[in-house]
Amino acid sequence: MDVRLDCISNIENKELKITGSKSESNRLLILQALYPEITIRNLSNSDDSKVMQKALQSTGEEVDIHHAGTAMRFLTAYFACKEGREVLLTGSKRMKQRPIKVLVEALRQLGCDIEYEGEEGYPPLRIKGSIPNSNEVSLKADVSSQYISALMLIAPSLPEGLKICLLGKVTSVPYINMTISLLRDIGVVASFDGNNIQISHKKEIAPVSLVVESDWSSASYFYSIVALSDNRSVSLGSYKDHSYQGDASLAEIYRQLGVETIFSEHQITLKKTDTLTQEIKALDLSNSPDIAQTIAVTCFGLGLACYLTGLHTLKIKETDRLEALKTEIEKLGGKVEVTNDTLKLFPTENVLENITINTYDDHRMAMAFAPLALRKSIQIHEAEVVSKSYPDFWSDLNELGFKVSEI
Ligand SMILES: O=C(O)C1=C[C@@H](OP(=O)(O)O)[C@@H](O)[C@H](O)C1
Ligand SMILES: C=C(OP(=O)(O)O)C(=O)O
Repeated sequence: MDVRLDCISNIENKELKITGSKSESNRLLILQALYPEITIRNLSNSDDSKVMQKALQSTGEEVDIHHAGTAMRFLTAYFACKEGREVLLTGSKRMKQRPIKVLVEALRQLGCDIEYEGEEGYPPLRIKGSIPNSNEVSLKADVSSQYISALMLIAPSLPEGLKICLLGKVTSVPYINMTISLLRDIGVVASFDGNNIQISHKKEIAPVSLVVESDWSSASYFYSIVALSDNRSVSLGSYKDHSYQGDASLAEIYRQLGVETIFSEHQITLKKTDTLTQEIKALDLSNSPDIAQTIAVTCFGLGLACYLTGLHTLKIKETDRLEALKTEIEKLGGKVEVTNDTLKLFPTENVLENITINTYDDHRMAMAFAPLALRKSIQIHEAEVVSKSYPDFWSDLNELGFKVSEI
């Protein structure tokens, strides 16, 4: 499905309810499989959380997690430590290009039995579940934090817990902190002091009901919309001012882009202000990689220069997000330079009209470019990709007054 977004003069002041964080949801689903005493509220309705639920319920030999990175990584550790279970864990074409060697080698250090079914270092994986024979592991921490969270999530179910030694610079740190916080919420003793993580064994937990905060990465598209709008506000629920999600840094980042965040009991209100920076000089996004596309496109729409750093993980996500951003922004008349971990956007006065944005099977490409409809009419190719994290995205845009037409 392709959609056309017609240029609207402004958005309506509305209140939207955003689905639960997919990162928190997918962690809690693994923890719930290990500790059924957990009840989850406001679970994400994303495809990634649905495939996680389905995989955890399946009894078959082949488990297909499609595009879901967290499901691939978390389930590798989960099935590897599930005694007696044998699975072929596979995913989409892109998933078979997303590296998993660091995690597989860490699990092999623990004595797990995992083989590559295709290319060495990549899914699909043939996993024969067993109880690990060691309680210590070390792994590279600069490729993806998901490998680390995967080990942390199964750690309390191991007979002696787990000590994890992180090698090199640790990337996407807030996601590791999120895992620690959720483990503590269910009563597990867990610590993270820079390069060492220690998680104690927990046989059973007391019944606990946890509410997933709404997804901050999804909120980023509304920050962009408000930044590109003319004097409007949007309210989003349900959010807290002490979030487990690193992407809550949006509130601080978008202050420079003319958006103020007002926290009330269960929601945030994003309000347009007139404090707009001249340029984003050097913004390190190694702690919040998922909002890089949104920020780059907002700056493009505002005609600002920006220089984003810490983007080394973007090349191994749903697509090579650095190349995809460069290609699509340049189609719209912008100029972008990328390296392996940076993106430099030059200021552009004019956004070209009626351009079709390719989405490369990446939900965030579709959602990051949509707010540009506040500048010029735009088309989004394969718009259904949004369901990976935010199935209601197009109907929510419609609610705000965007004219969204299927073409
Ligand atoms: O643990 C998580 O829930 C995630 C960690 C991040 O990945 P990396 O650690 O690979 O950067 C992030 O990009 C992804 O969307 C979700
Ligand atoms: C990178 C992402 O997801 P994953 O790695 O879990 O596929 C994302 O949602 O932007």
